[in-house]
Amino acid sequence: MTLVSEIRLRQVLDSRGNRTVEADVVTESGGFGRAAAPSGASTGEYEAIELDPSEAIASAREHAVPRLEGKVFVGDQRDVDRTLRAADGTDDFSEIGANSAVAISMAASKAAADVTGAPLYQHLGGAFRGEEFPTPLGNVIGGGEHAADATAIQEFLAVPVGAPSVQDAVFANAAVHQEVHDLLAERDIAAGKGDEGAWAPSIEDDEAFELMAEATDAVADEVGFDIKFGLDVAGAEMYDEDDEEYVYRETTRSTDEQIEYIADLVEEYELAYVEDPLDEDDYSGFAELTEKVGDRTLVCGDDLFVTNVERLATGIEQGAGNSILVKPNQIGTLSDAVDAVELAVENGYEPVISHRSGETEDTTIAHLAVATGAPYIKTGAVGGERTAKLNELIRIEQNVSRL
Ligand SMILES: C=C(OP(=O)(O)O)C(=O)O
Ligand SMILES: [Mg+2]
Repeated sequence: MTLVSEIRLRQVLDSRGNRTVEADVVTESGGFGRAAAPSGASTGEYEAIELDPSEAIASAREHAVPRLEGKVFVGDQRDVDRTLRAADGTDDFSEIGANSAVAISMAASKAAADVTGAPLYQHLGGAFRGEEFPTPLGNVIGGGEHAADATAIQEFLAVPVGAPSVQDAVFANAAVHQEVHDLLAERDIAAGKGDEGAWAPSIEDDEAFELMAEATDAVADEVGFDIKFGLDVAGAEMYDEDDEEYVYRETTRSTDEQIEYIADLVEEYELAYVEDPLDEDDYSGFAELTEKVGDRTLVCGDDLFVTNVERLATGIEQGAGNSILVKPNQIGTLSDAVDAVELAVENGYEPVISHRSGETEDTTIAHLAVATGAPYIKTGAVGGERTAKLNELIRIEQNVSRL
């Protein structure tokens, strides 16, 4: 057992060019781990609190670092994370910031893996982990809060359900991204990229559905396995609470109409995945939609559950959704994120480990997905901060399979 000997915190840049918190954890035996906090744009109302990075660092230095250095064993992740919570003293990390907390939590896990010489997924998941790999959900067209004047639905995601390996799946998603580019060019539609590297054309969602269907079919024919697609509607971002309606580019929908609309889309396009189809407070709307289409598709709660076991427990009770998005920075520590995965799995909910729209080159979530045996990971399709995770998954797969 080796103690945390030093924690260094600094500000670095994320993929949007915003400052974020990076942590180095050093151990008495010379182990080293480094991790950086990601950051959301379409953040849920019930997420743990991200502070301005300089405030988060100052507060963590004052409250958390003295409780960890020389006092906590780095390999005891639960104790590291409990200590972060105790140092913070609030329910939502509003004292030291979820950005400081998650950076330290993840960096400690890497330092512990370094000490043992085990890969991070094995340190987190146990010696017998590493047999199962997640299917990557690849964001190829998007808008919402991630790009101005693009689709109303935030993300159109390729889902390579038939891929024989992670590597094939990652390459397939990149090929769908490229195919969408070619289809847009054929139609003379200009498109820049959104925050996660997805194409962000100024088109109606209807057209994006057509493009996704065509692109996934074309690439599926090429690669010889099934590729479906799915959505992150980010319903909370389009819900107008005063008028109680969902606001699209050209139209609005009541909650009943929204449920009907999404259910019809699941039928028409055989969607494999629908995230946040409804507002973050609408457990009953989620339950109604899950009742309708939950046997055919994943109905995933992101802003609804915010990686929080209490909110997930409420959802389980009501039959809201059948899947949960797991973002460590939404809740603040790796222990909390793993608790959410475990509660989900015990209750038949499929966990999807996820990046944020603001990311760094950190690869912790790739290891977390393998460590927990999560069936899915959402971490983009292209772009350096996205491929950092995707390429890490390919490396893990190669290591494990001795390819
Ligand atoms: C990754 C997402 O975006 P953000 O990080 O902006 O919340 C999401 O909504 O699932
Ligand atoms: Mg989401």
